[in-house]
Amino acid sequence: MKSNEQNILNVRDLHVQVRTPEGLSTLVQNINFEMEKGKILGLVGESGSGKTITSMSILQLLDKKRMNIEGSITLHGRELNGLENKEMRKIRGKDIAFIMQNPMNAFTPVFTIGHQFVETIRTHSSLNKKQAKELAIDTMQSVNLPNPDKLLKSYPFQLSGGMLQRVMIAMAACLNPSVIIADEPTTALDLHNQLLVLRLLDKVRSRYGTSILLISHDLGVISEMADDVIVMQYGRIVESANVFDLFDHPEHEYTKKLLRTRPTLYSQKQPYTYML
Ligand SMILES: Nc1ncnc2c1ncn2[C@@H]1O[C@H](COP(=O)(O)OP(=O)(O)OP(=O)(O)O)[C@@H](O)[C@H]1O
Repeated sequence: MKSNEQNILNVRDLHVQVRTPEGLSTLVQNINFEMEKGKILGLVGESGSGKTITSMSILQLLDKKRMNIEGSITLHGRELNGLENKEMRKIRGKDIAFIMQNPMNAFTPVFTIGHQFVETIRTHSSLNKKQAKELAIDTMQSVNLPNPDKLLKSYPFQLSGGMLQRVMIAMAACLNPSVIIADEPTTALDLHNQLLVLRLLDKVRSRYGTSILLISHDLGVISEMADDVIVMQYGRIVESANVFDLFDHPEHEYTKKLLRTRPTLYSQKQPYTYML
């Protein structure tokens, strides 16, 4: 992957270890990559390969009492590794947004979507309630969410998982973060909702120029969405390449194995592709 001034986020020599009664155990090592403006970087690898540890390192959400996080993680040139919690809280949600697998966990059941949307905006901006609500509605409209007014009045349990995930993405996008980390954002959804969520992420990328780190074990999703891909195995990056090169000419044995054993999306009776 090339390095240029479009790089928004740089990860250099990331090495994470956890303290165990037997001593230090390495979870990820020699992790190097960069995220470019308006590009989607796919992160693939089987369970336990270190994808979540890598993204939690970027967000500085690992338990520092139990873990050593070495290396450099810079956002627009600013070092994040070791930044005080207070500073990191300002960055999370505003400059780096996080979208998790199960959107239900991201919302509090007792408050309306609107309340939570507006409070999120107000935490990271100086907007008043009315302005925050307007921004929420504008963002929902700009990413084609239907009936924003009605959505804002709903409680989380009144919306489907797919719709909640789309609201979550609108919430993430509304403060125009430089980076969105989406950890398996479609895994819990049916095919129809997967498609809507992926379309929305792509829209956010193109409309706001957001860099997206898309973590997925689904190579169908990665092949449709990502510009570049990194493949992890046993806590290391074993291959990184442009998406076309990776799928057409995989070099590492593990990548070849992943491609051979990928789910048979394309062999279903009605070939399904994520047409964005
Ligand atoms: N809080 C933790 N404490 C100790 N070890 C951990 C912790 N979280 C993850 N690990 C270990 O770190 C390694 C990498 O895990 P990680 O969750 O990053 O994998 P992953 O690729 O995200 O897997 P999955 O796709 O299942 O989420 C694994 O060996 C895992 O057991």
